[in-house]
Amino acid sequence: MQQQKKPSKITVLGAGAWGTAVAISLASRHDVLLWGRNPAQMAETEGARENLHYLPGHPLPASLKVSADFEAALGHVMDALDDEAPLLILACPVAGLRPLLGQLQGRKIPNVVWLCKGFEAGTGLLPHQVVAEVLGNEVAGAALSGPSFAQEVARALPCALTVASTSGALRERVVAAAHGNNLRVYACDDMVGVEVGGAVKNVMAIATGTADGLGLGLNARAALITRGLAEITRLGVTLGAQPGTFMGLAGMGDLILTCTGDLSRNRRVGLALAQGKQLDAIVAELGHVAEGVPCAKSVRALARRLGVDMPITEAVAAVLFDGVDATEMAQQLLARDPRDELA
Ligand SMILES: NC(=O)C1=CN([C@@H]2O[C@H](COP(=O)(O)OP(=O)(O)OC[C@H]3O[C@@H](n4cnc5c(N)ncnc54)[C@H](O)[C@@H]3O)[C@@H](O)[C@H]2O)C=CC1
Ligand SMILES: O=C(CO)COP(=O)(O)O
Repeated sequence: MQQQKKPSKITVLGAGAWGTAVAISLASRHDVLLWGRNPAQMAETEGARENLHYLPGHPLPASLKVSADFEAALGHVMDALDDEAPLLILACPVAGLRPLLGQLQGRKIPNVVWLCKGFEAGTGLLPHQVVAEVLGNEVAGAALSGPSFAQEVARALPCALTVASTSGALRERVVAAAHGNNLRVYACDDMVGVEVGGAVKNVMAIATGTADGLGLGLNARAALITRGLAEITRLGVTLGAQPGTFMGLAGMGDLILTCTGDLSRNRRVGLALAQGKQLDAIVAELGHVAEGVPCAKSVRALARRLGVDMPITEAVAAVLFDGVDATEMAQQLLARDPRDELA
């Protein structure tokens, strides 16, 4: 696979922390437009040349275009449809994916790449399944995932990601466009594995944050990460993923980052739960819902339906939604019957 020399037209739809960081990173080599749905916020971002609300402290490069005009954002890539290979990057949370895709429905659009991590609430679908439901199978799609805190990518610190798509041409295209300048992009065809890894690691980060907040120690943290990986793998393989994917960047890589890195919003939810705070208060304090919260509910429902044993997810969901005390839940996890490690 070749690193691309020629700049591409790229539109990033969604101007939160991650969309802004990805746009900043790609703007050093491409013609990038960052679109956000809130006109006042985008005007503020343009005025300050910084996303003060979602990614403060990271100036936008001069070449990065900013807009709240959806037609202009699509026009940016549509103009390049015939002679270049533009990219449309969807950078909203999972909850926003279907509504955002709805705005693209029935339109001629280029290849889409999504960045969200989770299962859709209610349907229990993975992002690629939501994309297929709304856009059909004619538009090639890819999931870009892996261990990547927005704040570090915006600073151009080294980072490795995985792009997953069933289209080999799109995989090559995303690698060619994004690989470079301290960003290493690996490719694989296991969309289910990459998306399950990215989704469920957020639940494990809540668990690890809770254990750390309760002062249960580094041994407990390592145990949770390792048994969390076993749990993620069991669910993923049941859903058709390749087991090896969970040893990669979108599996173990992102799990380690999010469970141990204090930049993680999901880990911070766990730390707050350990202080006995209720979910409503935590959401108000953090200013948003970390993806692991709705994901814990979706994964618990899915695991029960499929008969997959996911005790850590059950524990996180019980603390989040059933009012169970975090200390009591940790004791219940430890009191489980012994089992074979690889079962
Ligand atoms: N922040 C990070 O370091 C990383 C985040 N991610 C994932 O990327 C996704 C987005 O995360 P963040 O940008 O951090 O979230 P954020 O909370 O910082 O921003 C979310 C943005 O999406 C927009 N949005 C929501 N619904 C929308 C809709 N229907 N149409 C258009 N825009 C919509 C919001 O207005 C907001 O600008 C999540 O799934 C997250 O797990 C992945 C890797 C790193
Ligand atoms: O997905 C992420 C890093 O890869 C970001 O994690 P948080 O949403 O927990 O901050």
